[in-house]
Amino acid sequence: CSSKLLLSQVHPMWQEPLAIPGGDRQSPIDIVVRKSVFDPQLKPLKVQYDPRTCQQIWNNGYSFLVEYNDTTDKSTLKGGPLEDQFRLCQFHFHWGENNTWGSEHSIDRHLYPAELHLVHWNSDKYSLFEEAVIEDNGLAVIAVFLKVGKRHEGLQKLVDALPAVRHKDSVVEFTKFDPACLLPENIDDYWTYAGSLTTPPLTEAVTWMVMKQHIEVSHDQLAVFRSLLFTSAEEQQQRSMVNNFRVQQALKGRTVRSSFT
Ligand SMILES: NS(=O)(=O)c1ccco1
Ligand SMILES: [Zn+2]
Repeated sequence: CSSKLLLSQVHPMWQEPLAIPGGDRQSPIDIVVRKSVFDPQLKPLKVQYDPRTCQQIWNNGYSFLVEYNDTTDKSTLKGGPLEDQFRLCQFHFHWGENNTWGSEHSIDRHLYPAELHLVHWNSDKYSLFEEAVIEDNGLAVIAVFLKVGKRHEGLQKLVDALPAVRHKDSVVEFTKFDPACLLPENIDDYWTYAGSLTTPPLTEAVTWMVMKQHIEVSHDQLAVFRSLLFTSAEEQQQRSMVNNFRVQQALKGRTVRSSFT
């Protein structure tokens, strides 16, 4: 997908850009469970991913993106809070330097060591990711928390490819990967709220769906994430790619809905 155009225009997110004009739906946030509102009208999520649309892994200088061919409706998301059909563009992770923190969202202030984001754009209304990224119902991101525990067999194929994209701007071909293997068994229980991208341009275009159930990965698998670098091969100073999460943002009166009681 063409998220590269978007991401290559941005500054490292830790230098938070100047105030976002009228930013009243920014992400990430802390989800206060007792303040979330059960919405019985929320439907189950319908995920249909085709592993054949998987194309490459790209180190964009602050995460690694697994990019999918989004020129047809082969890998799609609908249902849940979504009115339209959304196309999978890429997935990536955010993680910490240790297992104490790393996720962007938190549940009652509980942080996880990492968080997976599956990024989709509204293909009923727009024809390109870049168009959808500036519209208020343009994007849908599924967030899944990672916990350190048993090895994730499906993730290992991805982990084994990471040394090939150690440096910023490196790309490696990566095919036939089914991102559904990274979803928890239960995707019917989630929180959803109106938010933004957590990396610049921070556009307020995202319907977030944060899964209640986490997945488990091993300590060694997470250590390979931390072996990646923010810096390109040319740069003198190598910096480990860790703590690539944004600071949490004010809720500004938003309601977080839950699909479960
Ligand atoms: N981290 S995220 O999923 O909000 C994202 C996708 C593209 C840019 O930022
Ligand atoms: Zn993300």
